[in-house]
Amino acid sequence: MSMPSSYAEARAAEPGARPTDILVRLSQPHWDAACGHRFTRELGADTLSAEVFGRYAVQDHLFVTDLASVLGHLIARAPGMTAKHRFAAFAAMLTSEENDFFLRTFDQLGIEPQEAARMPVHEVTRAFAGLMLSAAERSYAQGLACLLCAEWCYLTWGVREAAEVRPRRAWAQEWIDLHAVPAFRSFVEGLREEMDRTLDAATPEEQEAAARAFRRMTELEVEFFDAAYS
Ligand SMILES: Cc1ncc(CO)c(N)n1
Repeated sequence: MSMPSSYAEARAAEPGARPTDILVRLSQPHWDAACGHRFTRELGADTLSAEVFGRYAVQDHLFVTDLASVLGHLIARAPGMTAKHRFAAFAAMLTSEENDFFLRTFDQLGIEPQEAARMPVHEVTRAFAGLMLSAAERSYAQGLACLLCAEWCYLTWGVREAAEVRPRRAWAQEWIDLHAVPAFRSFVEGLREEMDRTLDAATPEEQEAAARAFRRMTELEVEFFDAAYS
């Protein structure tokens, strides 16, 4: 079968698949390139350069700050309490536990917080913010597609690397664990169920727009990892 080019075409070719599986299908080969990026494998094998992780962490702290804003939009747009609570609980975790991880890691890597704050925002980080925030401003389905892509991708490599020998360096261990713990798995499964329902109820135009946002996110995930090496 040739690569389907639209959500409608891919859905018709595989009527039994979950709508969210269709989003992944339409995002290849970028999805596999993101989830299997050398950054994730080196992190798990404990061979990642601390310098690379430091550059990544400074930009990712900015990414996560923007992601917290995206969650604000999604909380406002979510149709009911179950979904609002899912986003609110995740936003609480990002702005506390996960934020503490970044501050601890900057300290371990000898990066001064003021130094991190002065680092220029990388163009990929800026592209992520532009995509996610404008998607969430346009519609619930498009904003949710961006969040799902980011979190599902990190869950995929996190679970894979967590099944291997634990790295010795604290930041490597903790960054994997954050993306493999049971609470994160059920969060992502909840997002998938919400996205499946949302896609099924959406207009064809909205389905295509959500699929494009998801695919663009996978490209940026690859570029974001790449950027840490240069
Ligand atoms: C770039 C990027 N994508 C996804 C996640 C998961 O939240 C992250 N921390 N950073």
